[in-house]
Amino acid sequence: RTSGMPPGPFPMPIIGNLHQLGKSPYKSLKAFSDKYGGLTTIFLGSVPTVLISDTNLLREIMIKNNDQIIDRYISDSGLIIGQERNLLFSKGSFWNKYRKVFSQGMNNARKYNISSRIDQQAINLNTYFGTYASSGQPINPHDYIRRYSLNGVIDYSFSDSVEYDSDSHHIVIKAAEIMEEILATGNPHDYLPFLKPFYAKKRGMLGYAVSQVWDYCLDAITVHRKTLNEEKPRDLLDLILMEIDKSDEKEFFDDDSLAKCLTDLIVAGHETVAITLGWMLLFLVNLPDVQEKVYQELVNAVGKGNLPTLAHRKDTSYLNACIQETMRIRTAAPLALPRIANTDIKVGNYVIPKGTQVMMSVFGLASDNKYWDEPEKFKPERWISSGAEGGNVSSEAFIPFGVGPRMCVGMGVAKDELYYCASQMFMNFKWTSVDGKQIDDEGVARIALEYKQYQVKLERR
Ligand code: HEM
Repeated sequence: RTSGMPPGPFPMPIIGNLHQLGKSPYKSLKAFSDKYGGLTTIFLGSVPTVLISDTNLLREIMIKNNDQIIDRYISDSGLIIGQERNLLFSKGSFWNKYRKVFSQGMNNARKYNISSRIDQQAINLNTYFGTYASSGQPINPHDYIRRYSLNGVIDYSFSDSVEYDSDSHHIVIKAAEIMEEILATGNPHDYLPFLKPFYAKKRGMLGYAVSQVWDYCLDAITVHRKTLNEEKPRDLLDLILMEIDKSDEKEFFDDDSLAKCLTDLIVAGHETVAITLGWMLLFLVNLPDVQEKVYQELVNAVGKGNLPTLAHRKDTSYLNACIQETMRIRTAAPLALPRIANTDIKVGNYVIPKGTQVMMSVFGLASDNKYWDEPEKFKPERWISSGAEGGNVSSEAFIPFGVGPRMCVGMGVAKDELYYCASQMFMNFKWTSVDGKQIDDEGVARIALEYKQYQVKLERR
């Protein structure tokens, strides 16, 4: 430990504190923060890591001085996924230039109403749920919700989608499953580099799966270039190609790197949205009164027989609150994505030395009773303003999408996907448990806290 670093548990040689993380790393990390404070040093193998779990420190380090901490810490798995030429795991001017065209593309997507593609995917999912409602059969919603979130991303980005009832082995589905499985089960070689040779097969599989998605994205780039009509952009890729085309630094961009950045949308946008929707359904089945209130609010705002749209969001503060509360209580990215200190960072009496991995304790902040009353309870009311307007409120301790200029670039897309899907699901159907009992809400710790798969019944409203 370099002198001046924040306090933390005593590390063992070689493994550091890895042995203390147990089955639920982010819960163990929260326990460390509870003991050592808002800045805690831990050693993940040989990697010194500082964990931030206090809102003031978060603001000071990640927002006020964000240029010191804007780069990603890139692990071995991160390197395999992006080869430092994607958005998720790149640094410096490469990241800056690609991030700009993606952000601009996503802003313009609003102007061209590209998110109507997501709306259509939510309609498709609900049509599919409708066949179950008519048959009276129970359903395990997991695969359908995942298909929706994949379709949401690939339709919005490339005008592509996969049928619900086809078992077509879309290359992206298989590759995304392999990537998510490998990333979710943890990779000790990320923190203990000498273990790499023992994980050669797993690393090879990850590399192969990612390269399949790169190829898929490269094909999409080729086809889009040939068919692009600037008057009528069809999707995000069209808008990104237009941004690159008008950039002063056009020569900087190449199709290979662009394909890697587009791959991120699938890697980062598929599982996160699906997990959030799966948890939300579970909590609302367990809390029928909350579900009923969501339904009544939707009927009042939208009118029975009409389709909810994003324009209704302002009139459905209780539904918005349920979405927020799901992201708080079962956050899809409990430690966000690690950053690296690119200079020595002084915070109070402590120093975070250059090269240190820095993590935001998204889960720790979201479950700290310093910030929340009964944090372990699902309480949508905490997100509703007590003022006459009754709109939604926010909290500095709620950072599911990270913070600062490096925060989730897909936040707007994710929020649209969640709203389209949740509003239709709860307006169209009443969801109940199969045996009248509560569904287990404990979850299984993987890269995020995932729900154990469950069955539900649904009837048409
Ligand atoms: C509930 C859904 C989601 C959650 C909770 C989530 C969370 C996050 C978090 C915590 C980060 C790291 C932010 C930071 O370092 O401050 C991130 C980065 C990122 N997310 Fe998301 N995300 C979600 C959905 C999506 C979607 C739908 C997309 C794509 C359409 C997406 C694309 C990305 C990308 C590309 C990055 C890397 C950004 C960069 O390094 O510049 N995410 N996300």
